[in-house]
This record gives sequence, C-alpha cells and structure tokens, in this order.
Amino acid sequence: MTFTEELRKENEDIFSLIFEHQFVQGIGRGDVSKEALTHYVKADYEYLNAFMKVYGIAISKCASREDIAYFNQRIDFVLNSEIHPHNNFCEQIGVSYEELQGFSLPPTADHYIKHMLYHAQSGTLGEILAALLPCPWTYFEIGEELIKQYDPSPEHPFYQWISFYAERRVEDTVVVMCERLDKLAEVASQEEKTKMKEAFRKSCQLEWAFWEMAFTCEEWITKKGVSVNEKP
Ligand SMILES: Cc1ncc(C[n+]2csc(CCO)c2C)c(N)n1
Repeated sequence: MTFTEELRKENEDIFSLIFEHQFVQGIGRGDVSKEALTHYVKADYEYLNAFMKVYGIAISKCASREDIAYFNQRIDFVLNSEIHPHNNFCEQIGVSYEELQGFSLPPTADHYIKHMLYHAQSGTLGEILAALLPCPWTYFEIGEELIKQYDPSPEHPFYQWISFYAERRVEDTVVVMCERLDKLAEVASQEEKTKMKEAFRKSCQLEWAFWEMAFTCEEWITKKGVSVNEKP
C-alpha cells in the first residue's frame, strides 16, 4: 500500500462523515439556505487566498524549477478556476461575488488556515503537501459521491459546483499531489511521516468542521478585535 493509500484508509471515518454532512447532502438535494451559502463563500474566498499563500511558502522550499512550476500552476488553478464553484453559489444566493469578499474569518476557518500556515512555516515540503491534500481530495470525492447519489441534471441548482469538483482536472490534482507526497514519504524519516499523518488527519477534521461552520453560520462570540476591516 502506498503512503497516500494508507492515509486515505486511516481517514475513512472522516471522509464518510463529510459525505453525510447536512451541507454536503443539501448541495446534492439542491437545497441549502442562502445564509449558509453566504457564510461559506465569505469564508472560502479568504480561505483560498490563504491556500495560495501556503503554495507560495512551499515554493520558497523547492529545490528544483520543476517543483516551482508545479506550485505556480496550482496557484493559477485556485486563482482562475476555483471562482466557478463560488459563482454558482453566488447565483443561487442572488448576490455578486464581490459583495462577499473581504470579510474576516469565523473561528473554524481561522483555525484551518493557521493550521496550514503552521505546517508551511515549520514543516518540510512533504508535511505541507500532507496538510494541503485533504482539500482537493475530499472535494473530488464529494463531487463523485453527489453524482452517484443524486445524478444531477444541468437544471440542478448546484450542477456546476458538483460537476466542477467531480471533473478530471480536480481528480488529476489529487493524483499528482498523491504521487508527489508518496515520493517524499519514501525518503522521509519515521518522525516526518508521523508529522505528515497528523497534518493530513487534522486537515480532514477541519474540512468537516468547515462545512459545519458554514451550516451553523458560526461566528466569534464578539466580533470586536477579530475583523480585518474593523474601523478604529
Ligand atoms: C474549505 C475548502 N476546502 C477545499 C476546497 C477545494 N479546493 C480549494 S483549493 C483546491 C485546488 C487545490 O490545488 C480545491 C480543490 C475549498 N474550496 N474550500
């Protein structure tokens, strides 16, 4: 079994909980509240900004041009393609994408980006990839699961979102990231592999928690002092 096959197996429990989550099932049924969709897009826009910065830190740790090109291409994908699923949600809410940008992160999203940034700052390239991998992997499998369970037609309100994540391009992202992580794991010490496993599992946990955060419209107990756009 490869290292990433092992990771997938060890985290089957969380993957299943993600597929069953009410927000995810709501996407499949075509029935998610506008409040939850809004909360999701506001947080996810900032989450993706942080995700690209993590790729940037990964670039600073690359030893070859080929690796730099890989992360550069990943940034391009987030910047130019991940906007499509967000636009699908915005159309369903009935707001422009711009209106949902620039908000401070609720506690769980804040936790998730700091978890990734921690591994980016203090870890090896393998540890960074392990922290990032659950992001495309869980979404690709959510896309696949929802197609299997609901077989959405183009008229389905979240058809674009579901097909975007179930597409070959996201599957390829997962396959290539797994191949890269497997190569790094082959030469990693036991201690490093333990760190990779912990980073991966926590990111899986935080993927579930991100859906829950959006579904419950999670907020800080008081917004004072946590807003990036706070007026003095
Ligand atoms: C919380 C959260 N987790 C995962 C994704 C999906 N996603 C984000 S970046 C990326 C491509 C990785 O190179 C993918 C598939 C999301 N939008 N929000």
